[in-house]
Amino acid sequence: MKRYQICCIGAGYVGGPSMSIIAYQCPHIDVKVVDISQERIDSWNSPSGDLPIYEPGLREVVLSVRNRNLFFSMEVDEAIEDADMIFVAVNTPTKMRGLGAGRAADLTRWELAARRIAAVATTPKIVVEKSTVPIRTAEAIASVLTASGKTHFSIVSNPEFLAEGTAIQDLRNPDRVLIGTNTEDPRSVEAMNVLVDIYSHWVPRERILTTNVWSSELSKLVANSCLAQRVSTINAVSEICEATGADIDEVANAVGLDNRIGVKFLKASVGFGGSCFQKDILSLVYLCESMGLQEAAEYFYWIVKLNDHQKERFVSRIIHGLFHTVTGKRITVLGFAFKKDTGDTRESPAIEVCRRLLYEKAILSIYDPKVHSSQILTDLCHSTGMDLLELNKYATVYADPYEACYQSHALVVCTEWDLFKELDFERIYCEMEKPAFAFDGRNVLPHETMKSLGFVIYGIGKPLDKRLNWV
Ligand SMILES: NC(=O)c1ccc[n+]([C@@H]2O[C@H](COP(=O)([O-])OP(=O)(O)OC[C@H]3O[C@@H](n4cnc5c(N)ncnc54)[C@H](O)[C@@H]3O)[C@@H](O)[C@H]2O)c1
Ligand SMILES: O=c1ccn([C@@H]2O[C@H](COP(=O)(O)OP(=O)(O)O[C@H]3O[C@H](CO)[C@@H](O)[C@H](O)[C@H]3O)[C@@H](O)[C@H]2O)c(=O)[nH]1
Repeated sequence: MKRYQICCIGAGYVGGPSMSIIAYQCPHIDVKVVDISQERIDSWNSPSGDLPIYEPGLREVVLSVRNRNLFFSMEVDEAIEDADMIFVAVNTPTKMRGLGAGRAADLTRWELAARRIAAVATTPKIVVEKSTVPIRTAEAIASVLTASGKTHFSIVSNPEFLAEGTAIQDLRNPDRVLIGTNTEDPRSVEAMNVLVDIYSHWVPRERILTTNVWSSELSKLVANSCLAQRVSTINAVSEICEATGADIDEVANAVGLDNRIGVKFLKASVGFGGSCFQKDILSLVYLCESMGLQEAAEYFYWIVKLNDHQKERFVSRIIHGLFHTVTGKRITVLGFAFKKDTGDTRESPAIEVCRRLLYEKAILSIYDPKVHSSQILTDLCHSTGMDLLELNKYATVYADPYEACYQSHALVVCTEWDLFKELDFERIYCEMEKPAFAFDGRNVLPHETMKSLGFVIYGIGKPLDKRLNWV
């Protein structure tokens, strides 16, 4: 009997891990993940298991199923033709030019993938919308797919809720799986049930939600906006704390212990990053604006504005704290990823912090345990407009945190890596310029111990050390 065939277009942070888990949980299904990037596919197939993304637990899962029922390939057409079900997990970044620039999602890659499916498919397919897309994309895609009239396509929306750093855990034990389709069309409902059956192999049935397709598409944007809104709220409160002497962690705990509010996602920071939050909020803002819902658009837009303000505020604290100038001073940036346990730097607050410090002519020493130095330098070239030769005069990436801290004027924490808590701060203090400053954008350093060693410390939303207050 022919085995059920799944293809996924897009072997990125979503396509790779989510398909690995389907292959792992469903040995009776063959899963082929395809991409147009040779580099990515080679890396997924790397014999040493040096995968293109770092995600705890991912390597073990991939190595256990790769070439058993999980395959990575560049043969997009062949995979489409063989598949019964096609997931589309291509990137949908914010549009950078033209109509809707800076707000709307750029659906170019989605449409190209759909046109490829339409051109190649000769047998009926279930097409699963895995990428995050604006509401009514499924409808637009359906018209691209069905235009040729060659075969039948059933479109199902199945947004992904995994968070980077915990992707494997999230995929194996999701809070919910959301599947939306045109509930008035029996063939779409049939397709939805096929997908429900697949997830039922490891997800309890009550956690698999089925809705109409618009609810599904909109829920994804709203979920990210709600999460980001909590971060912007607590970050706005952190500014109040610094002005009043309240302590942000005490406030977050007292507020979060109310069951209705909850303690999660109330950690004040230098600002949220990642490829999703800002893009998805802006997509929602664009949607609201397009429908003339100005107040709703402004409400959501403020989440992003507050986030920009938080990054700006953090950099200002550093500059003011260091006696109003960082020119020529060596500053150590600890962490470059947008959060711990990932090597992803997309929209990382570290990029903006570094850009601003470089603009002020600081000399940066950067350390991150998982981000490749080439990625850091590429990000900084893009954000500053400097070429590599110029950038190398002002920024160095170190593989060792102690070397990065050597003779530094200030430590600046941008990512909450656990290992930063365990550093030998006595050694670091001895080897730094004095006064030795630490600006903790994640409140992860051992502040009390460091103060006793002589550090002048700034923590987000923490009572302000008078020695930092030069304004
Ligand atoms: N990263 C996350 O944590 C996350 C979580 C949930 C949802 N999402 C959403 O999932 C989607 C994918 O995100 P990602 O982070 O995996 O992106 P990504 O950039 O890591 O991966 C996308 C991949 O698609 C490939 N691709 C683009 N166009 C293609 C085409 N026409 N044919 C074949 N391959 C093509 C790219 O080469 C790339 O490897 C986005 O819509 C995102 O918003 C992301
Ligand atoms: O209390 C908090 C929680 C998060 N963050 C920051 O917020 C950003 C996003 O964090 P997180 O949501 O954990 O990671 P993502 O991988 O961006 O995941 C989000 O975006 C994904 C893509 O859409 C969704 O699938 C996930 O459900 C959603 O959590 C990071 O910079 C975090 O450091 C904080 O500053 N404080």
